[in-house]
Amino acid sequence: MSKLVNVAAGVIRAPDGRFLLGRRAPGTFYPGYWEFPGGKVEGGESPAMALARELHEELGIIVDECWPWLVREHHYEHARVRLHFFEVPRWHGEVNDHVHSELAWALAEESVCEPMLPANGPIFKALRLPRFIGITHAAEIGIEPQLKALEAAFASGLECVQIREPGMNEAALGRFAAEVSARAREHRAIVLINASPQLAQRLGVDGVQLNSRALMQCERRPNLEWVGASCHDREQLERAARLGVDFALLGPVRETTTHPAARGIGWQRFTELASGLPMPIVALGGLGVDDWLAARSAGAHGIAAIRGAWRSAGRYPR
Ligand SMILES: Nc1nc2c([nH]c(=O)n2[C@H]2C[C@H](O)[C@@H](COP(=O)(O)OP(=O)(O)OP(=O)(O)O)O2)c(=O)[nH]1
Repeated sequence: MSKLVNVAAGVIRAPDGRFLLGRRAPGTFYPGYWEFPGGKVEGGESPAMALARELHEELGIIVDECWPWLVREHHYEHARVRLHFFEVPRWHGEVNDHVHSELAWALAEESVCEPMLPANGPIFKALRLPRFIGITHAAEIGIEPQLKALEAAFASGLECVQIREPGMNEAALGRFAAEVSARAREHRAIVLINASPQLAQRLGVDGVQLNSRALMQCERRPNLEWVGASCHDREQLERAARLGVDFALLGPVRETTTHPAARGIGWQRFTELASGLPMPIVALGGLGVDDWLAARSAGAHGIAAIRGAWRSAGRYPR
């Protein structure tokens, strides 16, 4: 069994949303490959401490704020590496690199920095996942008001919608999904449907949000661009991770009127359940845009909401 090496790596953001990549220098392991700046966790350090030290030693910058994000394992020839990815939205100092042969500020939609280290492939997709997912409730507020709310939300920067209309028959759902997709296309927003992959395929939307029952029945990742899974406990989250879904929703963080029987798990429990997983975890349940900072500090990639999504005009986090 090869030894396990813990590594901390940072997604260091510039104000325009680009993040920093470094090209591994000649004479190192995998020379010429691109990586997120960081390095090995040393004895007595937490991964966050190691990240701050490495970014100071390698790049000369000081981390002002960093959030835990994903943890991915990869087997290289020389070792099994556990990569603790952090997002670094605030830092200061001049970037003055000491270790890479080249640096680049990249966008998740571009793949200009090739080749990437093999463990890093899914990271770009995770970085493309929007920070806020609006969930429809047209059955409750009416189809026209929902479409109007959706138009306003897209115009204000909402980038992902989940159609969740358990009471609608398939014909009505087909018509509603077509209306939602037409509006989403104008804004290049992602459309997911709850909860059947076959339905997502038939309706031609971008992906599916598996509910926990569909998740437990799924033998392999459905063949759709985006696959999310709704989870309530660690067992479901681990199954979602094994299935290779792109993200999971975890909640309810707070009690909600839509699910009055479910008690809120709170942010502390959210962090315990969500930590150490290889895909982004999105917090759900009684939340709105005002919870963004609390969600990020708890290790959430973003927030999903039903009611909270449609009263957020102009302030969706990115
Ligand atoms: N920094 C970083 N390392 C990564 C990424 N992806 C990935 O697979 N790795 C792997 C490559 C290496 O096996 C390990 C990092 O080791 P390293 O040798 O660069 O660490 P270090 O800076 O502490 O170097 P050293 O002075 O101890 O030699 O993690 C990534 O995005 N960033």
